[in-house]
Amino acid sequence: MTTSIDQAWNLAKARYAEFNVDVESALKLLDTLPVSMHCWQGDDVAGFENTGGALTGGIQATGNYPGKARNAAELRSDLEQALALIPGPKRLNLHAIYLESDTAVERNEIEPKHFANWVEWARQKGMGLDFNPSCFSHPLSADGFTLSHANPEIRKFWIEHCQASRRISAYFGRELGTASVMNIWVPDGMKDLTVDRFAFRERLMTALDEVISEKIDEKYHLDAVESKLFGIGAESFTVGSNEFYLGYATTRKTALCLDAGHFHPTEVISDKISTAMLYVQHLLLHVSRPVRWDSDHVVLLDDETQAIAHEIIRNRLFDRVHIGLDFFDASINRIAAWVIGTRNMKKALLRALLEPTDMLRKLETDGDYTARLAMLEEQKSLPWQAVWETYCQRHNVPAGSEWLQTVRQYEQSVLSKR
Ligand SMILES: C[C@H](O)[C@H](O)[C@@H](O)C(=O)CO
Ligand SMILES: [Mn+2]
Repeated sequence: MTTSIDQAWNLAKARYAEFNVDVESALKLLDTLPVSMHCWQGDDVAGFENTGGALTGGIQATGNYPGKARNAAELRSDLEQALALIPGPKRLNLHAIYLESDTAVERNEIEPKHFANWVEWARQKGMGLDFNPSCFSHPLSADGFTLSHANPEIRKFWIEHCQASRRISAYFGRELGTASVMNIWVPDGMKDLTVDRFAFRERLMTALDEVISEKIDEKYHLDAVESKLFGIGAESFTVGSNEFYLGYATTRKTALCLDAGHFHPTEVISDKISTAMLYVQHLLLHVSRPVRWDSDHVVLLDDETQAIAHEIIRNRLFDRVHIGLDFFDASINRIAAWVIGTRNMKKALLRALLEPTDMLRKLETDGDYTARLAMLEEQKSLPWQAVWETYCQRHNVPAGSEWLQTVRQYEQSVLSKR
């Protein structure tokens, strides 16, 4: 029986063919582009160290929607709900504070065994894992500094934490057969005027050099470094600024992480991709949505998400750009937040894959900027949604907003009882 989705698909296929766009090839490519979902949306970046400490480091999850995951088993169960509602390949991005252990483990003593359950779970799901040292929400980061701390003992603690994290990341890569991207973000910064900025940056550079001194095969592990403009309580000075890390990633040949919320309000990371790719081999994206500040709102299918996707697809950066998400909204159902944000990222990638880029590029080369603008706008209303629905159907996930029913049922039967 031909369904309305099939009918729409056939019409869409023909419509896109008029622009020389092959929808089957687009879907095939989409199936090679994983989006790394961040575990920390599931519990407001609390983690499972059970110290009862607050979230620090200048980041904040606002809201108190009921039902957040309280342990790894609950988080995995919630993730399974979300994963089942998102089509195509996914990865999971873990922070070090999501370890599992019966006894307290200091951050500089974390080991692969503390993440063995995550690895087994990911293996069953056929997913890769990514990783992050957690340099926040800890007594030794309470004064706002970690790898750039003036106290050598505290600096050493965080260096050891990052070194231990790299070994865990490499373990993920070896066990799961796909390199884990390990992102280093430190909150280090000052609330007010800072006199000796050079000293902090020099210490951060030297500490990072120590962190990455052990050679690890890129088959298993990639280092990434993430810059930031400011955080709460670190408004005036951030040690790891954009320039700091662009220089670091370029000279040390690490990946560079660009977070959509880490720049001035009118600055966009989509425009930074083509620059960064000239100087670094790998880029990690933290796709996010800043509302007035680095607020980490759920990703929308908005102009910037679309522009990010266009940059990846137009420039064929498939193996060099690693797409991660970074938002944490505690004011709505957390599983729905994952589903909305991740589906939007994938919709943006699909729309970019359906773009008649060759034709647009030719118009630009010919200097016909009128036609370029006209076509860019017209193609926005081509029937991409019909292609998306078929993609969802092929992956056995809900094509449209029906997914919300599944989330609601789970909320009623599981989340509301927590
Ligand atoms: C929890 C994340 O690692 C964190 O959000 C970091 O990536 C960041 O963006 C800090 O603002
Ligand atoms: Mn980030």
